[in-house]
Amino acid sequence: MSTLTSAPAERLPHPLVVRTVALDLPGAPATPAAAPPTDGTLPEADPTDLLDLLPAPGSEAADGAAPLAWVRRGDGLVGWGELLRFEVAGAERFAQAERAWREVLAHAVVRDEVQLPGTGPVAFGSFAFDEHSAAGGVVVVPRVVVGRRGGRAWLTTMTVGAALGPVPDLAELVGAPPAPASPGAVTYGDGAVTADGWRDVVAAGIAAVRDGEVDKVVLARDVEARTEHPLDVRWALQRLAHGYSSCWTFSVDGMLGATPELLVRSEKGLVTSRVLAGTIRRTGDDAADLARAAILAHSSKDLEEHEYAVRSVAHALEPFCSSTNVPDVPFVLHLPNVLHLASDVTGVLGGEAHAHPSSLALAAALHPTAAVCGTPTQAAATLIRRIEGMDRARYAGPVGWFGADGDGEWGIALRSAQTSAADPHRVRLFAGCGIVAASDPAAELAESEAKLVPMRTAIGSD
Ligand SMILES: C=C(O[C@@H]1C=C(C(=O)O)C=C[C@H]1O)C(=O)O
Repeated sequence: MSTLTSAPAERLPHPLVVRTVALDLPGAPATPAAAPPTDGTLPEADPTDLLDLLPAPGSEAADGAAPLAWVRRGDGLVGWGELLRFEVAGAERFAQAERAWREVLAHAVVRDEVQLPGTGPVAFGSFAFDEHSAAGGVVVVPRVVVGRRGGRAWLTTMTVGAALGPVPDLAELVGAPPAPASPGAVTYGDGAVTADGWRDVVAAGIAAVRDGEVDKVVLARDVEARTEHPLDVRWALQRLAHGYSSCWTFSVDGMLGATPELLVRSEKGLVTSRVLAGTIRRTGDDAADLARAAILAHSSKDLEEHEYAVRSVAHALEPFCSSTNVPDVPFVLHLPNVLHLASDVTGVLGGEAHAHPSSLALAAALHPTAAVCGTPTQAAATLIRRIEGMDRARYAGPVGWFGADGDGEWGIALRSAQTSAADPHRVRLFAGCGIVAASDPAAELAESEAKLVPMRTAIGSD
């Protein structure tokens, strides 16, 4: 592993050598000829097929680094082994990350036999919410990536060398990783602010809205978990992918979770963002939940919160797009723990393809959205720093991957937790809520508890 903070390519002894070959995974035939079933449906992949390939912590393949993952409904990418690592910081963290990746790519030797989004060179990244946070950001270039998309799968190996090596072989690279062991009993303690204290934080947020300092502010809290046995991140990822199949299950540098919110996907000039804001807890009773979905869809408080979030995304995308499409009304996204108001905003990038901004540049322009910061952005960010009482670190920051052409997918690191490199028993869980004038501190605390459920369940044993 090399840790570089600037001018990476100049310091690389040899170019990055990248090789992608087709793979035969369950439900993912290697040859496209065998792929399309007659009824037009794609073969079902188990949501954890890719995750099952991740090497165990402590194994040689894991290389001492946290697993890398970006998976939804069985498609996506997993990666392991840390070939290159770039640490970035401050307001320029996204630009620094992009520069580092471009410098590596400028000297790359690539043989890509599959040619799909996510094949060829791929880097994963995770970035702090706040430019002042010591958590900064990281870009990791793995040694091995396995991807799956719509019935096709591939294997990419990345090395730093002088020439293309032999055709990579998955069996040799993966072996048979042992299933992750349970983390055992989990005990919880307060995070930076106690639950009671957080009600006061929310009350201060509501007062600031009523005073006209902001229209909306998103306030978050953390809780500290201690696992009996060291947490094997693969354990949590498998449970998240099974339980939250409509979310993007991610893991980069110890930041893991299952986010329902896609900050931006950029693919061949088409940009998509899934905006969420406006939440109601589920009861566990389907009929009652349907009634709650109808209440949510008509709640003026939630529609107002949602409108701020959608407008902030559409506004941030407009300078890059020749056209954008903003749905008139949100749909209700049903997750196992909560219901959200959701809107998929799309856009077509303007200008020549070679001049398109990368997906990370788009993520940088979109971050922080009103869904995780508030409106107006600067006033909300200042208010968060003043009253929230914790460093969000990489929670609510962009997390995802990008490829050689800059296309990629970046989620907002929600329903998430940060593991500790120093103490494998320690996990910090996060959740936050949008606050408007009509918010109620006790209801927001309950909503934050509902949003902690995915990660609590993921690191639990039953
Ligand atoms: C901030 C979080 O969620 C955000 C806030 C929401 C809300 O307040 O309704 C909904 C989805 C997210 O945009 C979180 O999950 O931590």
